[in-house]
Amino acid sequence: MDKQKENKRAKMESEFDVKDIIVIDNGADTVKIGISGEDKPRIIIDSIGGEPKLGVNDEATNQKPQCLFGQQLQQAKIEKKFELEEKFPIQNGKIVDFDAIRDLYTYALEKLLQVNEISSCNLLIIDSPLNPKNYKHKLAEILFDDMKVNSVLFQNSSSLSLFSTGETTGLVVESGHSLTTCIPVFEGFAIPHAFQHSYLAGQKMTEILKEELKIPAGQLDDNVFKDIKERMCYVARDYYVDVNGPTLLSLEEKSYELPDGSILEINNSQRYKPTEIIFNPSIIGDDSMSIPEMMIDTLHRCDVEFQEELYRNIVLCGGSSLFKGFLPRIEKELLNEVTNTINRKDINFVQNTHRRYSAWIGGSMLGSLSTFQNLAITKNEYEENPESKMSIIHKKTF
Ligand SMILES: Nc1ncnc2c1ncn2[C@@H]1O[C@H](COP(=O)(O)OP(=O)(O)OP(=O)(O)O)[C@@H](O)[C@H]1O
Repeated sequence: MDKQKENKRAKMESEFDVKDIIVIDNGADTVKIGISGEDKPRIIIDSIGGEPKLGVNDEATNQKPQCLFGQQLQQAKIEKKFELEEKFPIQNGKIVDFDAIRDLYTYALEKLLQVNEISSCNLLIIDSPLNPKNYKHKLAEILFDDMKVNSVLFQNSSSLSLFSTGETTGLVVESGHSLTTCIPVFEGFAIPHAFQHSYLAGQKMTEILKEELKIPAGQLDDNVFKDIKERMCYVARDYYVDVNGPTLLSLEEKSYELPDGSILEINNSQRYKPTEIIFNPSIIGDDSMSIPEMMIDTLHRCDVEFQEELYRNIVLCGGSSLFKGFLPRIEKELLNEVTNTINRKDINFVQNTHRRYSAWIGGSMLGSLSTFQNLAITKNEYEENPESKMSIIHKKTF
């Protein structure tokens, strides 16, 4: 499948230069990894891992088994030598299992990127702007104390997604797998007091589609539901009209071929309800803000002068922004809400074709600038004074 192709490509292109910066974008669905200066990640690896369950003998030696990812995990599933426990090390924008992440990074760097020495690696780590600085301390321990990398720069995905468009000020609306965020960025810095977020995104949409399809549990792999969602679901322009009206799609457009060759015909509710949850969370009894509400709330928390600049550059990104109809719906709802002080002609949306990987691409651009050296925390700085490890992370994290 796609991932196998990516891994093959990574192997073919593995002339790795120690001066290169390795850009890693941590996501709940996939971790994207590649080399700065390149236009897309070389490796896109599922964030789901599998940890071999300990046998009695292993427990006696007290050795924690390595968590497997990517092809290693696929291979272990085929060989069935041991039972595997599924691991979800990244949830809601946060790493929740640092041991598993160390295993994922080590596997990706050594086996997929084929770096000679992890100790010579310079990393740019991208994560959610919602994560506090303290959280990075734990990640730094894994990177410097366990993996002994050479230098690390932490950056948030919103600033980098914006940077990927060539701008440094704008409103970044990012809808990925586990999180939808709305974050104003001013001259490269995310403005924390104005953030808004919800946990309604791609993962929840897949769950809703599953419920709507009413296919008996265990009959289809989760990846098939995800694929049906990505190909068949659209964002409605007007939910109740589109769900109740006649479908204008051809039979071919309504049909999805299941792995066993049978054809699934998608009805209007199955097509529009999963994505509707981010525009109207109350349809599933959720009291989160909708995307347009988050945008308005975020804008209102910013100074009026700054609001105008943000309206001029609204960047839509993340995997769940790829649904057909996403931009027209946001545009329609936002225009209904804006106050008279804002000239509608001054509202501008940016929706690049690369938007699934915008944060990684922004990281790739930043990593190829000479400023990386000044911004990154080096191993020496980190190790210089054990008491000041926390302060160097605070000083050099944005
Ligand atoms: N073409 C597509 N159409 C609609 N949804 C898509 C498409 N491609 C990917 N997705 C969905 O986007 C989500 C993954 O997006 P993304 O890679 O931005 O998330 P992530 O960074 O891994 O997770 P998070 O943002 O929660 O940290 C998944 O739910 C996936 O099903």
